[in-house]
Amino acid sequence: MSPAPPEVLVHPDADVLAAATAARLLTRIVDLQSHRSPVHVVLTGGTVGIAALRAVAASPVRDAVDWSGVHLWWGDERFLPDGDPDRNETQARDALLTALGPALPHRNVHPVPGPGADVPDGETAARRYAAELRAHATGDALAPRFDVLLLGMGPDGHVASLFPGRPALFEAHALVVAEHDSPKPPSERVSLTFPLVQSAREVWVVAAGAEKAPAVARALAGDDVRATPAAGAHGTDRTLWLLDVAAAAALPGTDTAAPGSAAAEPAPGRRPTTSAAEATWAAVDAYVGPLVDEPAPAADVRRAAAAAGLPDIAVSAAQGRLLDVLARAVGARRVLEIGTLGGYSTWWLAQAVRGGGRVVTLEIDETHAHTARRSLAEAGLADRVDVVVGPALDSLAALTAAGTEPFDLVFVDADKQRLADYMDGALALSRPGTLVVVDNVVRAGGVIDPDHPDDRVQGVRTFLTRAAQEGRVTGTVVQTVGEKGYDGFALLLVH
Ligand SMILES: O=C1O[C@H](COP(=O)(O)O)[C@@H](O)[C@H](O)[C@H]1O
Repeated sequence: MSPAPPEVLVHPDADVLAAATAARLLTRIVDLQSHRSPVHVVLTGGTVGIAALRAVAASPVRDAVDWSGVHLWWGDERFLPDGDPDRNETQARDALLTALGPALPHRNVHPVPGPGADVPDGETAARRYAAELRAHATGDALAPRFDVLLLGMGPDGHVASLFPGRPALFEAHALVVAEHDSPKPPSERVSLTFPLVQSAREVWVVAAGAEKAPAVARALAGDDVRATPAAGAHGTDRTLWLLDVAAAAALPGTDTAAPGSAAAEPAPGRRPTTSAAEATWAAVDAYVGPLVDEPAPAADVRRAAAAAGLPDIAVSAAQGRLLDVLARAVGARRVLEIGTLGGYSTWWLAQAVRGGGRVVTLEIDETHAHTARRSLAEAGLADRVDVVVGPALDSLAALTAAGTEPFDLVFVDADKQRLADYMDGALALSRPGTLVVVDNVVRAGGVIDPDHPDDRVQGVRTFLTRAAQEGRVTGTVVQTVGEKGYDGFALLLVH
């Protein structure tokens, strides 16, 4: 069965994430029960997993579920005696199962056996659990087809009790295994294996907190499962990553680069975030593709940036075409770009400048600058572009001090924290009629939140406030959606 590509949904905080996961789970079960029964759900331990069960218990929608038609399983268990407070089962009972009472028949609950006289070790528990799974499978199957399999994820990227570097990761036959050396206590555990996890219709990975952010990013970047087991978490029909903002913070499109670098630019909501709406936006981008018609040299620049390992955070082809149209509309001969990255937007601007025109592009990262120079040279545009390496504010000051001729168009696509200062720098190098275009100023709507924890959002807010007060410009913000997510451009015309 082929894996379903990951979809990422980000919620404001861990509480909302737990509530939303509960709502989603209840809705899924109710939907499924409208056309078949039983429904098989695999529960997870862990912070968000248990909080979500508490939220299920608190939801009035729980009474819309026919719990007699729901079977509950566990993705992993700490191999501890029945009733031990550290067992995932005990925590699930406290959070939800007890509250459901007789509505959920005892026979529908399938805990992993704990140690006892007849279960001396994890291997025995694993064998017993495998037998229980088989007993509820249909036909020749070895286990039920799980409708929803929930997984928490540890900061090390473990899911269920599949830990980095451990042999259980490579189990190709057994559906359930024992783990004797878990790096997270207790060391004795029992876990479903990847072949079974990956046979589930829907796999939902739930994670909250900044300590999970690096592992989330690695998993979604397709890291080796030996290093980040969560990279192997996927279902056949759907793979959902349900995150809070902190856990999503290191996803592509988030800010890790130094000031003045285009690599600092993210757009929250960019791939691999694909809600249904975003999938439509991307499809529309593809549909209008023939109109945009990304020229072959532009595609070469884009590919060269990817091959050099640069982050996929340049403008889209449709946005590149917008820069092209704007540059031609204002008859730009001289263009200033703040944030070169691999030279993709630079290509669109450079091919648009009128005869004898120039693009001066500022980039803090020498490696990015090198890639951009090489690509632009291969595109035959080297003679029109100056790639200036250094912190953008220093470069802007140097250009101003040198009495540089004003620019006709300025495109700002660098670290958002300094946008207001970049605007000031751009205005010092402008003339009446100069158009200043600033990318990524909506940030998936985050810009409306005065208390947003992301300093890039705060940088955009400071910039927009200052732009509104700046007497030298008239401007607006154009909200955009598309393959790059939900964001927007500020357009400022210098008086
Ligand atoms: O030990 C476990 O940890 C993970 C993640 O837990 P969290 O508290 O960091 O969210 C959990 O998914 C797993 O079921 C559990 O046994």
